[in-house]
Amino acid sequence: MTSQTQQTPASHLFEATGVTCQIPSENGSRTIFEDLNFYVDRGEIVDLTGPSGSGKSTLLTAFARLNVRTSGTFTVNGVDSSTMTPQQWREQVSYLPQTSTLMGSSVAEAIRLPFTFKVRMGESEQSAEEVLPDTKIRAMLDSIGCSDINLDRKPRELSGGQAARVSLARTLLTEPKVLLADEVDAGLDPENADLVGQIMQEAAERGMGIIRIRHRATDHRATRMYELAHGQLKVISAEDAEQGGEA
Ligand SMILES: Nc1ncnc2c1ncn2[C@@H]1O[C@H](COP(=O)(O)OP(=O)(O)OP(=O)(O)O)[C@@H](O)[C@H]1O
Repeated sequence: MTSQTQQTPASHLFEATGVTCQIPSENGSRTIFEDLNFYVDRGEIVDLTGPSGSGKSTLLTAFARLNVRTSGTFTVNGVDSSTMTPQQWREQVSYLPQTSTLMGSSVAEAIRLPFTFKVRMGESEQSAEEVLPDTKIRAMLDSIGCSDINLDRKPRELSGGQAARVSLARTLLTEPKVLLADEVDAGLDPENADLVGQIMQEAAERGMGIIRIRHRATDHRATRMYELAHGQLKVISAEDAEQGGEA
């Protein structure tokens, strides 16, 4: 008997095979990349760099099943994405853009929003406040070095660094298995960029697999690094990344 949750032994935490992106163009269609393969294991941070326009964000949104121009086979713990709804998939493979919109009248409300949606969809009999009380949000923020962020603050009044950390905290509280972080430290000062890096490192130490698009100089947190250029993924060393990074 087969089941949808049957796992392949020794599968990677996340695996993408044959990932292709075709964009409509004047001459028919343009291939951004074709037949790319990628994986991340539990506890890994894998960095993706490459020239502007090479397709890094497109690749990450393909992994999250957010990009209709892309195709490929995607698995989490050996379970194929085709056995899940896009929503179920994204609960496991979560895409975090550079700047997320924090909606709500307070930081607490903004962080609780994914849970509020779940309650509205009838996925929980408890209220969002019961599922994720203020005390849990406070503990999470404190544990990731965000004790400076008051739960009553209006999200629009947060600094860029604080907003980036709150967005990251919101995603971490949903406990995805894989985090796809798209330049979340871009535009932050070195101190805030380092805090964001530390938060992700701790999440990886708890078992999350993380793929980061980064333009900054390497922070030596990645277990592997790749460059995407001319439609090809190439493994690069920390030294290569240092030479190509913007500091
Ligand atoms: N929906 C779309 N329609 C048309 N072209 C698109 C679409 N999405 C991406 N592209 C094109 O695909 C290419 C890759 O874009 P993408 O944003 O993935 O690059 P990137 O490597 O993330 O760039 P950057 O580092 O500047 O963020 C670009 O040429 C872009 O213009």
